Amino acid sequence: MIYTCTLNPSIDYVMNVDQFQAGTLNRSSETYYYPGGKGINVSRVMGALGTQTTALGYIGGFTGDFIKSALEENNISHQFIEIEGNTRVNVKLKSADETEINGPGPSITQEQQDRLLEQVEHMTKEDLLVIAGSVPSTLPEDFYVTIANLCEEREVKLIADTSGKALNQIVGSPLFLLKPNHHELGELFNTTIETKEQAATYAHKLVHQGVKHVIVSMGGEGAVYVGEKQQLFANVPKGEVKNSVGAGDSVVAAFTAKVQQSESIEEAFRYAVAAGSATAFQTDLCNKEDVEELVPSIHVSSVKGG
Ligand SMILES: Nc1ncnc2c1ncn2[C@@H]1O[C@H](COP(=O)(O)OP(=O)(O)OP(=O)(O)O)[C@@H](O)[C@H]1O
Ligand SMILES: O=P(O)(O)OC[C@@]1(O)O[C@H](CO)[C@@H](O)[C@@H]1O
Repeated sequence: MIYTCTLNPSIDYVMNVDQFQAGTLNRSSETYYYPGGKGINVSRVMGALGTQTTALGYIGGFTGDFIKSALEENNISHQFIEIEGNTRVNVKLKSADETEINGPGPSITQEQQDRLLEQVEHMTKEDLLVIAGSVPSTLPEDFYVTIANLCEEREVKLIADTSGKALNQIVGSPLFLLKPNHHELGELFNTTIETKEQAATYAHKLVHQGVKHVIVSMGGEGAVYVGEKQQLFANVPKGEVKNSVGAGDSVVAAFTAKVQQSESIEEAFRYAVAAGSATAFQTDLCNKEDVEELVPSIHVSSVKGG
């Protein structure tokens, strides 16, 4: 089974505002509500691509009920742990720029922490776990490391998509896939990454530290894949970016789905980049037809570095 774990899910409240101005009343022309949080996005995209997952994490209140029913409507199974507070609402403001305001999320008790770790303890080497998103402040800062240690003991394949301290801490654990964007990769090594060769060089260091597959997304500039045997670069297709929220999660979901279906790394990488762009080009996450339409416009070549 493929599990995704979202410690701090959200309803993503997308507001389109023409010419947003801070400090005054703005009126939104269009609004949308989506079930969000990085792991949940991975589950939704995998579902759209025909791969079943079970979503794990903490959920609560009327906002949590919205997320559960949205997943159920799409036949995505979940084993969330119910908590007292309301799952957060994250505001995604679309104007000339994209502005995001993410809430802190509700508190999680010690007993709820233990229950999630027990779920991981029941996983086996046939399972794959995607841990994605921020760690809420009421959980220990190194909660992902605790999960990673349990996965290592049980030989569960682990994928991480996080940033900041949580990303720093998880590096060093054996990971199946890590997908930093080039800013996050730069922060990890205290440097700035501007070119695909630099991205490949630093991704290579992660492979040396025990990550099997590294994808560095560089927004509209393309993406780099580095593994034990290959270093690849993919362009991204041209198009109007409508909502890039979840684009990175779509890359993780599509690559994982394709590798699980024993596609070649090159094809899985091409498909992953197509999924990222298909999401960026629409208000919600991508669907299968949109992804497949973009695949032929993505060219994969080898890249130096490392
Ligand atoms: N301007 C763009 N044109 C085409 N595709 C894009 C563009 N920006 C992003 N994408 C697609 O989205 C993927 C992920 O983008 P990005 O590098 O911004 O990751 P990210 O920062 O993790 O994303 P996010 O946090 O917004 O989900 C890219 O690999 C690409 O496929
Ligand atoms: O606050 P976090 O956990 O870092 O990120 C949460 C979030 O911004 O990430 C997803 C997009 O990747 C959104 O669905 C969600 O609102």
